[in-house]
Amino acid sequence: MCKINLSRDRENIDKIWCWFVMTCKRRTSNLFVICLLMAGLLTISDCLSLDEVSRAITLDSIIVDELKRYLIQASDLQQNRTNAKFQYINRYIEEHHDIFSHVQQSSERAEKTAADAVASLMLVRRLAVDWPRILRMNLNNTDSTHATESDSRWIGIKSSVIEAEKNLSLLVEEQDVLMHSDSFARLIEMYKLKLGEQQSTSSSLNLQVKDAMLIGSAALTDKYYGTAADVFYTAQQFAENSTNESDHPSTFRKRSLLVQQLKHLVHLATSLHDRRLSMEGYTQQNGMFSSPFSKVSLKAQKEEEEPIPSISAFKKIRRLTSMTEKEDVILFGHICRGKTFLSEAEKSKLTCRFDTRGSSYYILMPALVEQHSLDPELVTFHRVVTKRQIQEITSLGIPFLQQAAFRSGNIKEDSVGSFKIRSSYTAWLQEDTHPVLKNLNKKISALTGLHLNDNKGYSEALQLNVYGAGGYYSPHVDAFNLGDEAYNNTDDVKDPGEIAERREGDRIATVMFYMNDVEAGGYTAFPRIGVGVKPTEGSAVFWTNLLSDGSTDVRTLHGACPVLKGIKWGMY
Ligand SMILES: O=C(O)CCC(=O)C(=O)O
Ligand SMILES: [Fe+2]
Repeated sequence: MCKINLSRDRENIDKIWCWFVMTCKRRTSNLFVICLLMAGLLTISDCLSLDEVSRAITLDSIIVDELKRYLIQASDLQQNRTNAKFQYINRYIEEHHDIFSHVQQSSERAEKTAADAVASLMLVRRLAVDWPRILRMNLNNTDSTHATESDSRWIGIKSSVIEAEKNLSLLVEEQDVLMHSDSFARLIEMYKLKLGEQQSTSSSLNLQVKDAMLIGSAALTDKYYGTAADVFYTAQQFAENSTNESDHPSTFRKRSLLVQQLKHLVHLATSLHDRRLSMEGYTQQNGMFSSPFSKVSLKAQKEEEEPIPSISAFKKIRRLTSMTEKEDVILFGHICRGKTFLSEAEKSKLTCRFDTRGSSYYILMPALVEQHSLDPELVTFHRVVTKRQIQEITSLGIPFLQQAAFRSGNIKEDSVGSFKIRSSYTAWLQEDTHPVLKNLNKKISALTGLHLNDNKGYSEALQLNVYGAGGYYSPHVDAFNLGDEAYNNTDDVKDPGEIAERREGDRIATVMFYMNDVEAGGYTAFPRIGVGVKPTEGSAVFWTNLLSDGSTDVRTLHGACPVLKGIKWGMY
């Protein structure tokens, strides 16, 4: 066997737990954020692409430079240095350095930020919440003697930033914050991240209480009530610890108010949790703890080991012709967290060996083929794309990356609907646009025995797919169901192009290349087969979506586990 060491990855996840630890800091009261979280029912749309992250960092750096310039110019307003507004500006500047100072190369900043869920959330929160708040401040109201002169300086700073925003054609909005908070809540939920239990390492970024408020409210919106209670409670503890009576009275008042608000939120989340538990019973799904908080404390419940279905229970589930969505989701979660559901007998039949795949192409250099499942067949071809090919393909695709769409029959979701199902960026690459793509298709044909040609419609064009931290794809099948009314009933459609488009994405088989190693998370998980495939640079995973009678093989249900740390580059 080519050993895929799941336990090693488990360790990786543990390390990331430490990394995620929240040491929420002082200076956190933010009424605006609270309003925002109360509006948490707002629908969520787009997330930032790599290119947008890069422009957002540029904008943030410009804002920081302008603010520094302002503080120097306004140094005559010395007494204002202790003013809460000036402190807020100083904190904005400091936080920029906290986030970016460990990345030396500015060219690497966008990737490093997109690969880090904390940094991405902070970046969008800064641009969509903190900066507009600074803009609304009347910085001179404590110093009327300098008001006019300093006003004009401040207006100059504002207009430089607005100009920069225009040049960068970038608008980071509250919706982006909600989207990133939502991804973060899913990460906590999926990987059972234990917030606030360990001290953060010196290299980690510390989430602030205001970030925790955003994440907690996203968890509430997604009905991850246990997670929401946990996040709010952790934030409450940090806020309490950073409130003391020696503070300036107004600061003390604000912090005490914040603690009260967090207590209300904890109460709200725990009540919703207990109510749902009494109505639906314990399902292991969606941020639920097994006992009501009114009886067993959050701390005690977090210390309990999560029950994992036994392999025999899993096999029983699998034998049923259709697993319920709930079972799929529960198993998907377990597999994302590194569990497999194969018995020793099943494992012993799986091989990892060099194979020509019956093709002359591979006679001299057979492919290394690892089996994950025999029926349905699920295999990984190792080392099938070289570093150079990967570089060529990614640089071809990057300029065309767009938010991924989601299609099912005649339902084509817009970006708002798609986001909850799939959050990644894709670019289509036609094989005749570059020899590297043609070669890759030849390789796929040799490995799979399938005929590929996107010009003749034998196959789809290749699709480059990029997930940042938090990016995922919920469980789905890659073939449409032949009995699906929405798919078959095309009477209402006049345009033959629309019929073809409706059927786009209906795949006989799937070959998916992993273009890099992902730091943590990002497995492709198959809840009905009981295994997850770990992305490894240069390998490709392959399975067939149809049974011999042409119907969809629902056992191939699969999804992309959220990326916990890093960026996942894939292609299919
Ligand atoms: O990225 C992955 O691991 C899965 C992607 C996938 O299933 C798809 O795009 O259809
Ligand atoms: Fe898929």
